[in-house]
Amino acid sequence: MNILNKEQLRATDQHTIQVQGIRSWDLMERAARELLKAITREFPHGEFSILCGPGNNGGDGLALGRMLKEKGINTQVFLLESPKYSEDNLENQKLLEEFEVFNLEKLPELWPDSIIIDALYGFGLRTGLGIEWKALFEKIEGRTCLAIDLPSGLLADELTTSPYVKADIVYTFHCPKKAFFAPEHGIESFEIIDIGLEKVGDGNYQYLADVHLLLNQPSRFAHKGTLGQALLVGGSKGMTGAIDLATKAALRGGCGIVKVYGPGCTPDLPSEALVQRDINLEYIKQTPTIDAKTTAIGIGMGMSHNGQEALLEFLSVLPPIPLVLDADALNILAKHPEKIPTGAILTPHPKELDRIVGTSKSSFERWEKAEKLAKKKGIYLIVKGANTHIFFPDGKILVNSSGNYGMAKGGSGDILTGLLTAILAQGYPIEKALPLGVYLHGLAGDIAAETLGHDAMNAGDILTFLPDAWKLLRRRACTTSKYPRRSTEQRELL
Ligand SMILES: NC(=O)C1=CN([C@@H]2O[C@H](COP(=O)(O)OP(=O)(O)OC[C@H]3O[C@@H](n4cnc5c(N)ncnc54)[C@H](OP(=O)(O)O)[C@@H]3O)[C@@H](O)[C@H]2O)[C@H](O)CC1
Ligand SMILES: [K+]
Repeated sequence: MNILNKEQLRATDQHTIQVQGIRSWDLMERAARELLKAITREFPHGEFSILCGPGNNGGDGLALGRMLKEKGINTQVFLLESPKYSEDNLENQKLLEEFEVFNLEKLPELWPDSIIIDALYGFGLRTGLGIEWKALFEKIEGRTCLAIDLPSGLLADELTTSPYVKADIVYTFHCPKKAFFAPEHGIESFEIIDIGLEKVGDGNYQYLADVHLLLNQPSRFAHKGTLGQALLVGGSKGMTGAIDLATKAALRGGCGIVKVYGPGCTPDLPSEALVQRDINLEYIKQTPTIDAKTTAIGIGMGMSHNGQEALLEFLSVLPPIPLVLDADALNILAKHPEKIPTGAILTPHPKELDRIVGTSKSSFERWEKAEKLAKKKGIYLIVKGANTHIFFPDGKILVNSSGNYGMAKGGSGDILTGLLTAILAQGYPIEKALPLGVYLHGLAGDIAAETLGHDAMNAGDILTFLPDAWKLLRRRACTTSKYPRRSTEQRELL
């Protein structure tokens, strides 16, 4: 799903109007109908106070107000006094029998228990709102508030430090807006409302959807030799848990063989993994041998800085196979950025990224720097967090749509590294392997949160639910495939 900026949204709007032979008013009507469905589904017993602005966002609010009233739902509608209203806004004013006009000196008299619907401004704001808006926004703060398209005052594509509405849910049209992914803005929940806009090509900036379409279907005749060999390198004295988690994740990642290279103190790992230990007890000192069958390598989980020389030596002799670099490998490379191999996949969290590119004042600045680094070095960057971002060397950016805050626990990242390495080892092209691995990891976390709760779940639970995540994705692929390849036995099990 393309993530569009406001200019692209306007263009999509116009294109849809032209191609579908409709008026912009029809689109607004469609938007309001879909909002009505979503809001009454979520709040079947609510009464509503709608605040409408002068543009089309306000027009959406007016149309929604009319539809709520037609359904017999208690609704009050307030319209901001303005010298200029948009055409569709005016048309909707005429269709609504009753509404009150307000201004920032004479604030609306809201019912005490109603749900606020914020339809003041959408993506049409030119600049942030002034402090004169604070009194109104404070008046609705603490009440249940639903924003239409964007919380009013929030700029769609940039950092907003001026006042904006704090909404509980944002019902956003067509696609999420860039501003929703910046932790600074605190957008806790958004729902995408499909209003049937026409797609205008594939953009460079996308929200992950339909990930099951990326799945390969291994042959019925596959064997461990054809499913790929992953090699994981990491661990040091006192930090052996990370390689353990990465190994277990790789073993649930679908590849034929998982090999591990660690220091002498590497603990016992699951017996399915082939473990090789360095002659040095505490950290990796030697360069692991890579046999020709190795198809992807993951490095860094729990490595200590003592392993610096071995890492740099290792990187200089690596064959051209997919390489995932995480954790300490990233910290070591932050001091030697010239040694970052072209084509490598780096999986930093924001702090690790900052060590490579310098600190940033905002998420927007950090995203820009990540984009530049990926292009300049010809590498792939997976910047972990809520809505993990994947930056490609050609400028493409993918934003993950799965995952939750329950996953924000130590060890989560090690699992991602193991999983990605295993997926890459199977021969998935990097362009598919990265979104697939990142999405599956988040999906397993979502199932863990659903089953165990966000608070109690830990990183190991992501592993526990990885099989369910794979099955869910395979099932989605089966239902969309014309000829699902399943035996009678498999079909019975589904
Ligand atoms: N394609 C879609 O997704 C659809 C979206 N719809 C809805 O339309 C809005 C966008 O509508 P638009 O009219 O373009 O913009 P807004 O309603 O957000 O705001 C426009 C008004 O705001 C005034 N404005 C601009 N900047 C400021 C400011 N800094 N302070 C105060 N007022 C400001 C602006 O005035 P101008 O002088 O610039 O004209 C307008 O009065 C979108 O978000 C959706 O909700 C459609 O309904 C369906 C299709
Ligand atoms: K709004």
